[in-house]
Amino acid sequence: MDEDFRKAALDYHRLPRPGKLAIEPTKRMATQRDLGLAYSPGVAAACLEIAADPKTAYDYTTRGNMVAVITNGTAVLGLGAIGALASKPVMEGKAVLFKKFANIDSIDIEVEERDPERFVEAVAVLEPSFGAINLEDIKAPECFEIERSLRARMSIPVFHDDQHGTAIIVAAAVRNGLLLQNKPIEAAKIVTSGAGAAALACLDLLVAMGAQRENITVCDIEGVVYEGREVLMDPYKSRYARATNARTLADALPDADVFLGLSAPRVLKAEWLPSMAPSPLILALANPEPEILPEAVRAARPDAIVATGRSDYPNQVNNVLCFPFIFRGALDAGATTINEAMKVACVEAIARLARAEASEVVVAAYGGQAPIFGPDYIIPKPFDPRLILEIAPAVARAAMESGVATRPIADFDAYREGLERFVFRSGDLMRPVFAAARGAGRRIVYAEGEDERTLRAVQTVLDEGIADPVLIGRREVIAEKVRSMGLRMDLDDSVRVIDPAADETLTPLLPLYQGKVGRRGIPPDAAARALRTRPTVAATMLLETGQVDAAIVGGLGEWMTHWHQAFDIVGKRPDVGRVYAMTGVILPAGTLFFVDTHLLVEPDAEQIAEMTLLASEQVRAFGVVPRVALLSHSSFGASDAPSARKMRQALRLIRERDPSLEVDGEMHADAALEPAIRARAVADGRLTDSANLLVFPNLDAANIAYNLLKAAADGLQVGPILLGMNKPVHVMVPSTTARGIVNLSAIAASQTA
Ligand SMILES: NC(=O)C1=CN([C@@H]2O[C@H](COP(=O)(O)OP(=O)(O)OC[C@H]3O[C@@H](n4cnc5c(N)ncnc54)[C@H](OP(=O)(O)O)[C@@H]3O)[C@@H](O)[C@H]2O)C=CC1
Ligand SMILES: CC(=O)C(=O)O
Ligand SMILES: [Mg+2]
Repeated sequence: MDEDFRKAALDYHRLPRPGKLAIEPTKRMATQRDLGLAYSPGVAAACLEIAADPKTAYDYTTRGNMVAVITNGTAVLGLGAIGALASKPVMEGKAVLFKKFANIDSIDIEVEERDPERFVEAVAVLEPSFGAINLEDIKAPECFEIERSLRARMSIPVFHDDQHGTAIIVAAAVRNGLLLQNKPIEAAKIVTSGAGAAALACLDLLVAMGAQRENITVCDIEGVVYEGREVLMDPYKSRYARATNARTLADALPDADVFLGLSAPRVLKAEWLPSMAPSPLILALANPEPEILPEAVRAARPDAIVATGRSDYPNQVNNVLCFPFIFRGALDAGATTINEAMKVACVEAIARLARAEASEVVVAAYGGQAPIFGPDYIIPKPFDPRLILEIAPAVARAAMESGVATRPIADFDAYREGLERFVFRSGDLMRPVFAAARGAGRRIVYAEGEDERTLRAVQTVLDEGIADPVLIGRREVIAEKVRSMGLRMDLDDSVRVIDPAADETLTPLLPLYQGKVGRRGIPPDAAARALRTRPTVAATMLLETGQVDAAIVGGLGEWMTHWHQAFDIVGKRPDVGRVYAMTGVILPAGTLFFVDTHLLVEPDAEQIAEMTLLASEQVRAFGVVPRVALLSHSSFGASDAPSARKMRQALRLIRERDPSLEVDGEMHADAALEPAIRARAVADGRLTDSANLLVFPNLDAANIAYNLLKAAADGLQVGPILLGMNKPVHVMVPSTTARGIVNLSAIAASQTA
């Protein structure tokens, strides 16, 4: 980990408030009556129901969706026994992953107790609070007995993630890796580094899949685990002790098809790799530093498939691909345990996903590039939206078929739809856009380079590799702010600064700019002044002349003024009639897009159709399937007012031009968002769910609606995103935050990709 990344990680954990988790109420608590319902006396009603029938705890409390992440801090990642307190960031992190990837509420519990029996006592008594227990980072061999005792005592799932989560994802990776290398698992020679919780559980599952014990050699800190060894042995390791003369990892590696590292950093040396079998599979999974780095493997063995546990290399084999989703399925089916059938279902689902053809939405989630099954893609990435959609139902079904489900799922189509709603509504809207922007090396100019929001955003843009930033502003002012704000950007290296008053880069741009605005009432001397004093003009001219790939302008002063300055320079796309603005609002229940929020006061039907098609294109770029509602005061032909007729005419045009687009109208806003209300208004509605792209009859309606919703419902604004500009330039509104600027940067960078 380099120093910059280490500092960024510490800031991430510390700011703006310490830690990564908070607890939020799910019920209103605004009035005296609410207080009475939630607390005394109302709460007693719920208590008495549960006392009479314990199963109703799933109806009246959070228990059914609540998982405890519990550790004693004895094997924290590959950092060793750093203790319960020091493990807390990892456990909070696991809880966040439960929430973000599977909408499971989770709390971390660090228990300062290394004695296995006392630890078991401490955990077992927590059963009433939780729907399931995720044991984490507890070292071998104690972890085996701890898990066994807890599973015997508790009637909710108890799952040691480092054993089974890891085993499941390793099994999927080995299955796909060997398939690519054309080797049957029965013949594969497997060598491990590590004989702990993760390694032994992986081997057990690989053996269940067909691997032969006589083909497996296990190594630990002492070297090969051989028959008769007495040092550092335990009954769990002994199961894999072999009659062999090999004593070190280097001795064990010749002719190995698979290296499975679940041990410690840098223990696999590149010079040993030539002895391995042709096309080896190298899983170097120690965290945070693997047993060997992929670049070293590639240099020594170009025919190898390599995976690590990290997110910064291809093939991240990490239990995050498993635990959120296997628990989702287990909780939803009310499973009393997570059994072998559920684990196998999980392996199959993960392995299948990497081999399946990617849909348009998945391609967007992978940054616009279809993931293709091959050496650099043997398993899906953690952000793949299909993980929850495939794994959770497969696990729930396996729980039902193996007889451990207490709340069987009656309608799997409805269940899947619910999961889809979670993925596509709460799934971080910007994720695919970031993926498309990342690493593409686009240059983005920021007109307001001295603005603190811009500087904060640019730091993130650099950290995330979204773009190479160019800042318009005075170098000494920017340098001082970078210093006083504690930012880490290097103005001599990673960021280019252009001082508009002095930088010679702008001089040759003047004649072109004068030519563009000379007949729009701006005389030559005013144009010369504007280029040097109006950062939006300077930034957009850099874009127009190809010195940067995108521009972010505005944010201070009138939005319209900045827009005009930018539009006068780059103009509109030749294939569109107008430029429009779409604004997204991220709300707790999902994201809504509004168009046209900023530009066209009274669009006609033709323009409504054009803005709808352009906006749908942009919504797809977010990895979201657009469902468009044309909004009106009129409901499906009820009014003959000109604005209602206009929306009906627009609907006809849109359907002619893109018959595949889900679009309907004209309709009321509540019908757009509520399928039940829509069903009462029209029998043959065409939208399959709530609309997510709302098209308004005029600017007032669109602008008022998005601002109102943003303010009243605490929405997070994305945009305005300009649609139809000839080059990627975006104009910030004054309320744009640093995060908003980062988002616009990713949108602009991905539009140039
Ligand atoms: N990518 C992923 O999803 C996951 C990765 N891991 C990683 O696997 C590693 C082990 O975790 P876990 O099994 O939970 O921990 P354990 O403490 O249970 O096991 C650690 C094992 O590694 C062995 N080991 C330690 N140092 C060395 C060394 N220098 N050379 C060879 N073997 C060594 C230990 O040997 P001994 O038995 O002699 O003490 C032990 O067998 C960690 O780095 C962890 O981050 C774990 C889970 C998931
Ligand atoms: C990923 C994980 O659980 C570990 O490294 O311990
Ligand atoms: Mg772990």
